[in-house]
Amino acid sequence: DAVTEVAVTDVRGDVAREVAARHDGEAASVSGGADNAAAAAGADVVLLAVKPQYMADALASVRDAVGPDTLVVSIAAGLPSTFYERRLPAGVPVVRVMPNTPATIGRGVSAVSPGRHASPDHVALVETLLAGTGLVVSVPEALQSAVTAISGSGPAYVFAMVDALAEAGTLLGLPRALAQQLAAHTVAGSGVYAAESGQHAAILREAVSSPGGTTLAALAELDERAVRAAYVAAARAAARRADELAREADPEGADGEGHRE
Ligand SMILES: NC(=O)C1=CN([C@@H]2O[C@H](COP(=O)(O)OP(=O)(O)OC[C@H]3O[C@@H](n4cnc5c(N)ncnc54)[C@H](O)[C@@H]3O)[C@@H](O)[C@H]2O)C=CC1
Ligand SMILES: O=C(O)[C@@H]1CCC=N1
Repeated sequence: DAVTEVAVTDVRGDVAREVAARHDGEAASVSGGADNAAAAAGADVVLLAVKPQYMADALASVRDAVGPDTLVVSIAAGLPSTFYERRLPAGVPVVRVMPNTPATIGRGVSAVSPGRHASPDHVALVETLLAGTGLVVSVPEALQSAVTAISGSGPAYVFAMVDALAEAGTLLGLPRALAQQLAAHTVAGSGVYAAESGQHAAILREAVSSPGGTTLAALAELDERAVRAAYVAAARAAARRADELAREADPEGADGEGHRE
């Protein structure tokens, strides 16, 4: 069934009203305000998008407005589905999602994991709701911290790369705007090529690398600076941080969900 009504809330009611005004009438009627309980009462789906540190407060505010017929979806990093299940009435289905910001232009990646009361139909409903945001994959919940480290936080690594390449181009004498355009479009085109060609990234890299040419000269510098190892370390740090967020939000919980090495 199509979504006909969306209620957006934020403790800063003006922020929610501004978001609602921007989207009202696009595909559904959208209202904004600060009253979480009023928005959740009677809703089929409650989507939680506050930081992990504030999730216990947000759950307390909707607890009396939801029941086993309400599907609760959260995009918070780190927090296991048991965190929600223990704070909501018995039997409330919970689905975790890790999206990323290219969803804004329909090119995101979202990974979906059901909690213990969520059925395949609940997962299918979430997949339908997310379909317009890009690729949607299903993963066991234990992989969510790893997913967060790659696709959740990943856009920031890529934006940092675009920024660095644009700065390098400017240093080499390109006009700044042209350097930014070349960097962003190179990353965008290469990303789509890697995603859609069906070829391993190592093969695509090799095809750019003429023997004795410019690319191998550049890649040797990246290897010299251990850039590949730095990406591995960065992803590990993000996954560890996701697990830490869960512990910080719930010091007594010790649910044992999430990433393991
Ligand atoms: N930013 C990103 O790329 C991604 C973020 N996430 C997750 O999304 C969540 C939000 O992240 P951001 O948008 O970066 O944070 P943010 O701080 O920009 O937005 C969170 C909003 O929640 C509001 N808020 C706080 N407590 C509230 C409450 N009790 N009731 C109603 N509203 C409340 C705040 O006023 C704020 O506007 C986090 O859990 C994060 O882990 C997940 C994937 C990607
Ligand atoms: O930085 C964060 O904690 C959130 C989760 C994934 C992307 N942003």
